[in-house]
Amino acid sequence: MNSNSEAGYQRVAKISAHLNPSSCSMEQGRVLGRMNCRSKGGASGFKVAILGAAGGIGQPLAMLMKMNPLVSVLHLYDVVNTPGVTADISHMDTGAVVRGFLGPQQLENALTGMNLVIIPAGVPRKPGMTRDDLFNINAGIVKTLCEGIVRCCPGAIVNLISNPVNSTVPIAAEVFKKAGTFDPKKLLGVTMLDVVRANTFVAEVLGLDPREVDVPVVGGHAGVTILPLLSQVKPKCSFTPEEISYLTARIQNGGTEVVEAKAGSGSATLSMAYAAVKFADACLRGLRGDAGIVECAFVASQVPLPNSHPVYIHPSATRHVTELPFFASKVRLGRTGVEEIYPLGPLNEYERAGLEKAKKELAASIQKGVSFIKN
Ligand SMILES: NC(=O)c1ccc[n+]([C@@H]2O[C@H](COP(=O)([O-])OP(=O)(O)OC[C@H]3O[C@@H](n4cnc5c(N)ncnc54)[C@H](O)[C@@H]3O)[C@@H](O)[C@H]2O)c1
Ligand SMILES: O=C(O)C[C@H](O)C(=O)O
Repeated sequence: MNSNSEAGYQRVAKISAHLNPSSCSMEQGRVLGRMNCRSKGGASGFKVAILGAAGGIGQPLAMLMKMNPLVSVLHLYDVVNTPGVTADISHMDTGAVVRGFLGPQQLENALTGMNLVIIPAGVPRKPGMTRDDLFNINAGIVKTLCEGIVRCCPGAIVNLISNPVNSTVPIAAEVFKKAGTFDPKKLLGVTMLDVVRANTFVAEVLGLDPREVDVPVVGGHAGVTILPLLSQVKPKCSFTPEEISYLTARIQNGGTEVVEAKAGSGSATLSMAYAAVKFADACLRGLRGDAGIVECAFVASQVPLPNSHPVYIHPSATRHVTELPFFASKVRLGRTGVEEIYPLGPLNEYERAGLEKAKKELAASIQKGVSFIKN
């Protein structure tokens, strides 16, 4: 290396160290720092944190969010391996500035000032387990992370991926209620993977391009609580009774299909990262003020709600989507988060029976989450 290129190398190395606090220890002793760099980055756009960023979902999710032009700052937090993931992703020549945060002592720095927090932290299933079997470990993880959100970015939109979603969302809500920061418009359980799967499987049966298909999936995110509304598929179409039972079972068991295929090495990560980014992008476009953004999500769907931000229910809806305090529905996303929750629409007999089963299991999962914080 000649002296010119050596000087150039030192300049770049030191710039890199200062732009990324978590990598400073690797870079100490070099001449020029990132502090001296002319570009400070993150000028416009949204600030997004991923908690659990070094995991199976977290890594591809971080990569895809780094590619999202709406993101100006991307914070990657985990209890392991964030320096490596951050260094790697930060070299992508896209706009977002990436910073890594490692361990609980850096959680507050990871969260401060964020507009959107995406949480895929927690353990995944192995074959033979239900999502509820993850409760004992993941409930505590979600509680701790949400307490951090209360302290550092109580106004952020939260996209909660960690399972069991039917219980972790009520846990998050209780943590926020306890702190007086709960805004039901801003807490969204991510059920997008159910919609992504439903679009794919329905398209396969109909011989269509999945990008042309839109299947509403309501209820929750576990087994029978996953309720595809095949009578409302767009484009308008009809199914035989055999197709309906095949599709319903495959959509409800999509997660288990992947868990079994992975044979002990985890659950869906790549399709989940894709779904999470699709959903996060919709939330960011809503925050930006784009009109007509409608997606399915597991949200608090009862009014009136504490504090001053009642969720607006579509005028043609009954007052509650169901009698349950949380339910996955089609929601319209806007500048304040969930700005409208759509009613279920007309259900056929098969779907009405599915809804009754879903509600029974959902009620117990929601109560389990609420009790975890209250008791
Ligand atoms: N909502 C959905 O549709 C959906 C889909 C797939 C997976 N999941 C769930 O997402 C979760 C993550 O799955 P995965 O495959 O990425 O698991 P993983 O084990 O590969 O990654 C989880 C990551 O979380 C981190 N983590 C653990 N405790 C943490 C803490 N206290 N703070 C921050 N990070 C912490 C781990 O270090 C790890 O890097 C699981 O609970 C899984 O069931 C949900
Ligand atoms: O099935 C799982 O455990 C992970 C996730 O909820 C999924 O639907 O793929």
